[in-house]
Amino acid sequence: MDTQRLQPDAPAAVAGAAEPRVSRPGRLPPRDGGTSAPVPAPSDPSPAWRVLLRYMRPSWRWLALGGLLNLVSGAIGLALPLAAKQLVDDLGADRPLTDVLLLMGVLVVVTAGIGPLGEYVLRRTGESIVLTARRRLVSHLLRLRMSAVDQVEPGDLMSRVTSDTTLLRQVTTDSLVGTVTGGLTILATMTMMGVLDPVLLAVTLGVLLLAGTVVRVVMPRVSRASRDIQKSVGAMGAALERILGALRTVKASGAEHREEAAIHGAAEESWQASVRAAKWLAVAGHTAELALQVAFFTVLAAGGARVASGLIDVGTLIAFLMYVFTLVPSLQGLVGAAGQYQIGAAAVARIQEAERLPSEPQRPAAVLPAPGAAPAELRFRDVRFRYAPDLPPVHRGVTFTVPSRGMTAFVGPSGAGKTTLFSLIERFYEPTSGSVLLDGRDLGDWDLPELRAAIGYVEQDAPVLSGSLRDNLLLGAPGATGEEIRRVLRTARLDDLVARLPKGLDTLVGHRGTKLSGGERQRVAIARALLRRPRLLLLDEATSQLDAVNEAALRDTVAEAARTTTVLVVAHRLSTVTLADRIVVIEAGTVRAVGTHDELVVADPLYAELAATQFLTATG
Ligand SMILES: Nc1ncnc2c1ncn2[C@@H]1O[C@H](COP(=O)(O)OP(=O)(O)OP(=O)(O)O)[C@@H](O)[C@H]1O
Repeated sequence: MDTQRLQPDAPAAVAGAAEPRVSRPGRLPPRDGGTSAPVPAPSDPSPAWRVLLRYMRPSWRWLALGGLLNLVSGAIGLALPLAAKQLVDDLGADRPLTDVLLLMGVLVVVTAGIGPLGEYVLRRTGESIVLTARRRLVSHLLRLRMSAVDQVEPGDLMSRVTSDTTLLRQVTTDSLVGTVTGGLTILATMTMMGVLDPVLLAVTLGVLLLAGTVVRVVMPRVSRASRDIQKSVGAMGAALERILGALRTVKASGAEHREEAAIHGAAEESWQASVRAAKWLAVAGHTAELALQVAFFTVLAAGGARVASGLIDVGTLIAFLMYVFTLVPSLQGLVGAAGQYQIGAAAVARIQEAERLPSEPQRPAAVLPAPGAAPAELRFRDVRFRYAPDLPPVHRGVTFTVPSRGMTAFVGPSGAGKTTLFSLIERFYEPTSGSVLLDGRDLGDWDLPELRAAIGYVEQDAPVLSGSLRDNLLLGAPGATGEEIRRVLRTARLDDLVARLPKGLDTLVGHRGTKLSGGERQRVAIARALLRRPRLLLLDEATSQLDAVNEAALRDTVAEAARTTTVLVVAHRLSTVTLADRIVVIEAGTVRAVGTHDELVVADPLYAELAATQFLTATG
């Protein structure tokens, strides 16, 4: 599966440094492997350096300090050859050496102190930049609109938060700072070399230009290989996430071998690309080394000739050779920095892409309704909705009213749009037209946290998060008291389970609650929703996995809750809805009929048929 389709205008990434990991802009892959609409490419992405500067802003003092220390260390590096020249000159002239030796000693000691300090400061700053980027991205991802979540692979988003942000460290510290300080060092070194002997400078530059040509040919190949690595690593991550998320099904389907082959394939692609990158990186690294040696010997030969003919003295030649050893690594560093910048720019583009996914506004959390808050009243007015412009409509003009208090059940064939009604009430999606009103106020006019604080929602598959039972219960009501927790545990028939467990509420439930039974998961989800004291309680197939005893008990609980709050239930098992105050029959995105069970059994053939297949008859 190609999880990383490149945009046509994606910048070519150049990997120049030791770590050939290239991340690049690509459309966030659709979840279903290709049929969903791709996330629109950013129309006006900021240049990477501008985004990087934004990330750097909070740490600019540290960055400046690190850069300064680097510069000082570079300047000392430049002074050393001059001191060496002085030493040679003094030796020749039979002058005392104490001063120059002392100066050299001080310079060496200061460099030894400043070098590591500068590096530490820059690395620390780099880590702070990664932290800033991660915090921003995580805050954004947690608030993504569900329509955006539908379009992306969670594995891909995870790699943007973890691996792409990591690349920012190198790009800011090594690349941007390295370019500035390295550029200045090179300029100063060349100036000193030019001052010492312009002819030898010309010889050195001639050799380096030749080496530069080789590097220019090699770099794009490294870049291509690095892109392939990132792509295959991405594919591997997506495949792994797919399998680990449904390992029981994979095992039960006997699909381990097939799935294993897919991941092995991606791993092998990554290996092949890494080997290619290693080959070209080796060539590039050795070209630089060769350039240094050739430059050294050429300068030595040409310089020796110039010394012999009396054009320069030996001290100048030694100083010049020392500058050659400073210049070549600085140039190498600059090439590496350019490569790093390309890698980082691609990572920034991927991060920006994720940051541009539509999100809900960041608002402060709302307080939960006070005990005894009035139950909500709900109205759907000619609501039409489709998940995406290219998908068929789910709702084709849904109108109904739910008075405050009491239980309303939604029934209808699978796929009729019942769950989607709840998604609209939670404002996970916005209606395409028409309006949903809570307490007479359009949902769009509600403050989103306030709206959600008023609602308790038990999803269809009753998700339980890893962590403890207590974590799960307090997810929606962090301030709940011990007494409140005990009460909902009793109500949701969980008190026996908690009493049986050695660690009680602190028992860990495993990834997605796999250590609980399906029915227990549902009861945890119900308890969690009840703990919020909702003014509107949405239960989507919330009792489908319960045994008859627990179901009957929870039916009583729901009926009890309906006396003080507005309860909406979706259920296939009609036994859970026969007691509803009203039943809304949904078919193909429209309301077909509304009434009590007894009324509908007589008046609505579809309901009568549903009831008949569940062996239900009129209760009256
Ligand atoms: N996130 C989504 N993106 C695109 N289409 C979706 C999405 N969720 C649901 N659908 C489609 O919308 C339609 C209504 O789905 P919905 O889950 O609301 O039906 P339902 O009546 O609750 O069904 P069931 O009783 O089987 O749970 C279905 O055709 C479904 O395939």
